Amino acid sequence: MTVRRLAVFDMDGTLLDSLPDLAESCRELLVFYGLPALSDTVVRTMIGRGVAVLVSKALAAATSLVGEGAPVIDETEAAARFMTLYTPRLTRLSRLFPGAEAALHTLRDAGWTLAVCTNKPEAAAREILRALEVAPLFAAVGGGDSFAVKKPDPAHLLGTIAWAHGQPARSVMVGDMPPDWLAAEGAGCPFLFAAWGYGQQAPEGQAWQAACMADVPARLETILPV
Ligand SMILES: O=C(O)COP(=O)(O)O
Ligand SMILES: [Mg+2]
Repeated sequence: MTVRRLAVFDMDGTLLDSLPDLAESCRELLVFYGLPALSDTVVRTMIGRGVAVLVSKALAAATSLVGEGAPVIDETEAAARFMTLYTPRLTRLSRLFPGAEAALHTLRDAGWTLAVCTNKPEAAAREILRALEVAPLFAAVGGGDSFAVKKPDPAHLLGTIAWAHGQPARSVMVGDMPPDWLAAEGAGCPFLFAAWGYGQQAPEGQAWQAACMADVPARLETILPV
């Protein structure tokens, strides 16, 4: 049996304001390699394509500040090291965006099935939902390592929709970054841009233009029929 309607949420920058813990873990990593720190504002733009991309971009940005004589770093090892730094602090400062939890309850009470599709590792995503006491709200959690591919590949979103017993045409993807929009487009699923997150909507006429956008989580219930 398939569910009537499914709302799939991206995690970082959509449900979760994870920037403080991600940025602090980045800075701890950079200290380890003797590299200069990066501000939250810089790290914010690097979130949304998974740990490997975040670490790679942070290393590149910090290394470019050093110039000649910067250390040569194994990025695979650095990504593993980042996870050992980030895992103990998944919810030290990270919180759901204001209004997000209430919006999730409203949608669920109105008959929406809810799911998470994040490029974060699945175990970390599940632990965050558990610690913030919202795990029972979600029928499925598709992480960045749950399938062979991750967003922007639509197979990540399609796999999450299948886990939640949904159908793409009766689902909506809510996200804050181009990988979310691209996955939704490839999956044949409407996209709702979370303008409170870490992304920026492209100027008029560019490809990544959400059909629909919400400025705050509370707006979801006025856009999605409840
Ligand atoms: O970049 C990440 O690790 C996760 O990002 P997402 O939850 O926005 O997909
Ligand atoms: Mg995101």
